Amino acid sequence: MELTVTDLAVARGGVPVLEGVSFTLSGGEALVLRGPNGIGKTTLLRTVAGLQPPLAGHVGLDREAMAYAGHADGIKATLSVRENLTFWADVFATDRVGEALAAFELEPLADRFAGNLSAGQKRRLGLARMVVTGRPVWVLDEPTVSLDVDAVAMFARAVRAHLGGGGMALLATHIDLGLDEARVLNLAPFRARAPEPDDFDGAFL
Ligand SMILES: Nc1ncnc2c1ncn2[C@@H]1O[C@H](COP(=O)(O)OP(=O)(O)OP(=O)(O)O)[C@@H](O)[C@H]1O
Repeated sequence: MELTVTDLAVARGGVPVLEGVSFTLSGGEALVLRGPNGIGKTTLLRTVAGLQPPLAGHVGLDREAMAYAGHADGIKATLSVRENLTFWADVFATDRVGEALAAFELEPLADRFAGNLSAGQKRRLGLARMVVTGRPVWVLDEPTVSLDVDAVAMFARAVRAHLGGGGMALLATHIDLGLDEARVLNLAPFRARAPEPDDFDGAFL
């Protein structure tokens, strides 16, 4: 399996932010998107994950192959940690709850209400959902926010295990994850140019 992104242009709030983005990701590979705040990393990830349409270009893999984790953890506060993961296992028809609990060291917290977890623990639960989905492409937006050093290492191990099983990971992060094998794509050259006004003089009248 391969994720091929071709000449993608993406917009936020109707405004083009990136254009001409192309890359290929094969099984076992990770790609880290880099660029300053506001360049369009989130917009690009959402488009690749199929959550919004591209302005132009093509994402050559069905959205059913993608598991997306954005800024919100997507956690149900009144369910326990285990119940949250079981809910997602039912949605994705997998049996990976035990594996997900282990990967993010959530067993001691399994019976706690998710709403009572700390911010970093909630983030671990949100990321554990990726394991539960069983989907090959993990699309991760700033996955390490709120994580301490040990949890960042835990996350890197989970990504590596996913890659080891033939999965792929596309992530935006400002920190060094210690994933030395990951390729890096700097988005600065793909910043969308402001459109030329049709009537330059008229714009000042
Ligand atoms: N609802 C909106 N309407 C118009 N513009 C928006 C909207 N939401 C975001 N933007 C703008 O779109 C651009 C791209 O935002 P995006 O969140 O994709 O950037 P980012 O690279 O992920 O940023 P960060 O590193 O801060 O998370 C930014 O300039 C942002 O201000």
